[in-house]
Amino acid sequence: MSVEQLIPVVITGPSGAGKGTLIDRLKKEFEGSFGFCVSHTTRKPREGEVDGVHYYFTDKASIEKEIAEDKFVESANVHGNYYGTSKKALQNVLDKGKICILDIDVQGCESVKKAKIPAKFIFISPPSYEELEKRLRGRGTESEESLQKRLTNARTEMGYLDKPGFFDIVIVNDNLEDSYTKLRDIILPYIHFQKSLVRSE
Ligand SMILES: Nc1ncnc2c1ncn2[C@@H]1O[C@H](COP(=O)(O)OP(=O)(O)OP(=O)(O)O)[C@@H](O)[C@H]1O
Repeated sequence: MSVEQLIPVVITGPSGAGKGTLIDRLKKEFEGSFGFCVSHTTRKPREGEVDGVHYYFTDKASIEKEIAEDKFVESANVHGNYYGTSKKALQNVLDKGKICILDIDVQGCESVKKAKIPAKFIFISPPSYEELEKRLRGRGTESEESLQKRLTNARTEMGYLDKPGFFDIVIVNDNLEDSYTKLRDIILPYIHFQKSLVRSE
């Protein structure tokens, strides 16, 4: 596969499917190639999360104003909280000659497609709903209410798998090592392209 421009790699899938886990591994292995596009959110920081690194933590009034001003590539109200990617955050990454990973939900994918931003769309699927629930419970980050919302939303998100051509690739995250190998193989051509940019500077 030949890659000719830096485009965002969009990673989506139900909450608890393992997106964050896989992205963290990519980030560790190819540290210099990625500029992580920092999303905005109105949810409260989890322990260890740093403002401006994991998310820009903001409030409802501020983000609603900026969305209305068309300053976001995508935004969605998920589980009662806003999440969004600002155009500035995306541009910051591209300006640095880095590959940008967008960890967003399926509605976010719709927005990126609507905005006609060229991107690679990767869906991370849990092997089953039972396993998804087990992972979410095992992570221990959600209240029972938030967990139930995530499981309900997972049904809608999995429904997008029926849309022909909506995603470029679907990875069923059963065995983590196998999933990581698949994801890595998909992303390697982008990494080679990114490295060639650095060499030609
Ligand atoms: N292949 C796997 N097998 C078993 N457990 C896994 C696997 N992948 C991820 N997990 C675990 O499942 C839980 C959910 O994973 P993770 O937090 O990466 O999901 P996520 O898709 O990023 O969720 P969110 O969208 O809520 O941030 C974590 O505790 C993680 O360690």
